[in-house]
Amino acid sequence: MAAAARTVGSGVVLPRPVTFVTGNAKKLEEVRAILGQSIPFQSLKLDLPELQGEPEDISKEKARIAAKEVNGPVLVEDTCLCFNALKGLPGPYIKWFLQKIGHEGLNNLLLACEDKTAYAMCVFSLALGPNTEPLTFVGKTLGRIVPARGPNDFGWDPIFQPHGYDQTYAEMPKEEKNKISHRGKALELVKSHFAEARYTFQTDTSA
Ligand SMILES: O=P(O)(O)OP(=O)(O)OP(=O)(O)OC[C@H]1O[C@@H](n2cnc3c(O)ncnc32)[C@H](O)[C@@H]1O
Ligand SMILES: [Mg+2]
Repeated sequence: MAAAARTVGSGVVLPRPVTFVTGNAKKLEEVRAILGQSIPFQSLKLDLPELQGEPEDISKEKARIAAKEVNGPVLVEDTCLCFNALKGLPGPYIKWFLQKIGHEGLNNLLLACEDKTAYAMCVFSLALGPNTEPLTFVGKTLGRIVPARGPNDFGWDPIFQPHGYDQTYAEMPKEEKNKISHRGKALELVKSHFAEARYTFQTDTSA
């Protein structure tokens, strides 16, 4: 099957629906809930490399790697949790910080700092095929780091309290989180892009 996107008339024809590639079941759950039927996509569970660098570059490189693996159009995302007092760190390295020092350790990083503010950021990258430059879509939600509250079923949700709310992400109903979250905001941009681009999907597999 053709792996590359083709331009036909004013539209782009994709060889198949976009594959959302992630090793994280919770991310997939949220992406499913937020996108609903708005964008046709399939998913693939794959642990892509944890890269270093600026969030947009990391996300784009993830998309390039995923598009080669899938040999077709892919959507990936990379999530950061950035502490303002630490000039944006842990940022893209939050996964390792969380794994090694946990919620309490993350709070302790800010013990000596008056400024407990932070932002959650999601950078989605869409690559229409291998060797295609990915497009990025960024969503940010501002908040602050608090001692853990609420169910501990998704990453750092219990220690992030968005501005204007008295609940942490973990304490909020899922629909509420998805409405205001970094992921929800980034996916609104992805949806608008799909609405404007009007991709169509190749149905003739012999082409
Ligand atoms: O395969 P990928 O998509 O990379 O999934 P991952 O779990 O490795 O995710 P990241 O590399 O983006 O690392 C982000 C870390 O932040 C966590 N995380 C991501 N989104 C979150 C959210 O909305 N709320 C809480 N924790 C989140 C996630 O579990 C990781 O520990
Ligand atoms: Mg990862």
